[in-house]
Amino acid sequence: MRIAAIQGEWVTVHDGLAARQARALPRLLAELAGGDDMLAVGDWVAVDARGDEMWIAQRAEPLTQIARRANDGRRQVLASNIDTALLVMGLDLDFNIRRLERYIAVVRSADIAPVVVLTKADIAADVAARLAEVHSRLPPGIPVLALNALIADAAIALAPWLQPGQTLCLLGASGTGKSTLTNTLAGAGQETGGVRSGDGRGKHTTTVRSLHQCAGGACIVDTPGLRTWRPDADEKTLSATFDDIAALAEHCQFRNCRHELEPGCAVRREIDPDRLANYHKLLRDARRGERTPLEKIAERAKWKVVHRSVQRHIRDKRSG
Ligand SMILES: Nc1nc2c(ncn2[C@@H]2O[C@H](COP(=O)(O)OP(=O)(O)OP(=O)(O)O)[C@@H](O)[C@H]2O)c(=O)[nH]1
Ligand SMILES: [Zn+2]
Repeated sequence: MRIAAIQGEWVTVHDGLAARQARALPRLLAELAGGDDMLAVGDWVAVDARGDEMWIAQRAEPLTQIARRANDGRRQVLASNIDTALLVMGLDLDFNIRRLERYIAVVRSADIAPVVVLTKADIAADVAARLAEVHSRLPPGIPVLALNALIADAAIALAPWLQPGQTLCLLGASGTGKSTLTNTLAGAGQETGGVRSGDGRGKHTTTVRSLHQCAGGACIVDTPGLRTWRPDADEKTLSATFDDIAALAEHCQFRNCRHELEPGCAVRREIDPDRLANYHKLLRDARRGERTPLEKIAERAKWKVVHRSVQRHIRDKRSG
């Protein structure tokens, strides 16, 4: 079954025909937590029926995961098994190309294909100019579409990414049109009233669903609005997603050029300064997040030992 929603300990699992409420076996949860991992919407799981209770016993290793580092350093998985991320940005006040670049880097470092979707094309005055701006700033090869999320034509424009078996997620700031687009793509009728399902105690409950099925066989995952998003990727992976910068770096005078103040820097000469500043900011964020909770615990333990040995040393000195 596939995980369609998670609310506290209750997991909505779907077998393609119907949704059921299940819980995960504590053993599985502990095993995942031990690997800094967790269940997420989009995961494929094996579910055991025990009487009228459903228990998630196993999870198939996800092909991709969208994850972030929470402020306490914990890794938080937002969605699993995503093929394409639609990066949704409104052609109105929300238009922010730096945010778009950061989303692209994060998505690509998770091996997910980004597609830029500029909504509100019907009410924006300067669509062609905005498209040109995005194209000139981003490396070639990333699809960029401008559309009206309210009408069915949006599904036609996005058809190449909506093939059967494909899973998409929508990322973007609040108010950009993610829900509108989800409704247009997944069909409004389907979502009314939510999912009725047994919750294992004989009652019927209505649950919120995060995984939506499109008529053509694709699935769309709602991801919560992400304002601040510390990427869960190391510096090397992230910097590789700026492939235009990586290619130019070959021509820098110094092999280990950081493209900051070095003379003979090919990157500073060619790349939009704002794009370069954004690149540096992303790498700084990644560096900050690189220590895992286990490393932090190990570090604390190390300092405890150091502290004790210093105290012992002081004591020995005094008594000696
Ligand atoms: N004219 C026009 N309006 C749009 C378009 N896309 C979204 N809207 C409107 O913009 C508003 C915000 O859209 P939502 O779909 O709720 O935005 P969201 O990204 O889901 O926002 P959150 O749920 O807060 O994350 C709604 O009033 C939509 O009707 C579009 O392409 N054209
Ligand atoms: Zn350089």
